[in-house]
Amino acid sequence: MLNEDVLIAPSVLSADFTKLGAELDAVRDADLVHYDVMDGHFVPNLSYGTAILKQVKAATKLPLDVHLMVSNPEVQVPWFLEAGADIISFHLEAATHANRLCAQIREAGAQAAVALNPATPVCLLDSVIEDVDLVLVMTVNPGFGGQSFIPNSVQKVRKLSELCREHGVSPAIEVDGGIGVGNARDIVEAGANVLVAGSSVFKPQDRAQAIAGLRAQGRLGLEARR
Ligand SMILES: O=C(CO)[C@H](O)[C@H](O)COP(=O)(O)O
Ligand SMILES: [Co+2]
Repeated sequence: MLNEDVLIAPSVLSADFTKLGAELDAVRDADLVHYDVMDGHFVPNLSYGTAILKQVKAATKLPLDVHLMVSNPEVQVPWFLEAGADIISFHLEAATHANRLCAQIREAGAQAAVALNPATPVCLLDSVIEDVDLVLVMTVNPGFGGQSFIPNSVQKVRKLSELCREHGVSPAIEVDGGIGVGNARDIVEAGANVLVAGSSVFKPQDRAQAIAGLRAQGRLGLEARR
């Protein structure tokens, strides 16, 4: 289950693409591979699409956590389902029929997730929170790796946890952007349990140690929450 422990999701956006296979092997102790799709329209940057995702899938045993930062996600969701995504996040700000899109993702056997930009309040999830397996809270404005964590995200995750309690649901809560050992404990204590980490995993020489450090801090946060 996605919501039972602290899960670490290295973002391959920060990997060295000239040796992607070795990079994926170096993060094999993680729980998910986070795959950022940027369309140059919803966010001011371009990344990669389904062709690379298929190569990533062939090179790792970890589940693929696809983060769609695209306008009109209704068009692209079927492409990424077909390419083998295990979790698909689309942005609430970009979706016209969020509940329908969640149902479509689940019917295909994947887990459905909604992502929120930093300026989007959690109350907008009220009508969709019972239809998702995971909520992705952006803790930077999306579009680039290596940005600084926005501190009020901790309070936002707390509010989201309250909203989930009110609805009697417990989707996984994923945080994405500027996550490292300095903030992992606090954000998990607030209610997050999936930690996306690009720079903080792929910048250090020892990726396994970086993952273990994040996991240890996250578990301290989980203990403090209980
Ligand atoms: O969605 C994203 C950017 O839009 C990335 O997942 C995120 O930025 C991860 O990189 P870092 O940990 O370096 O911030
Ligand atoms: Co992401």
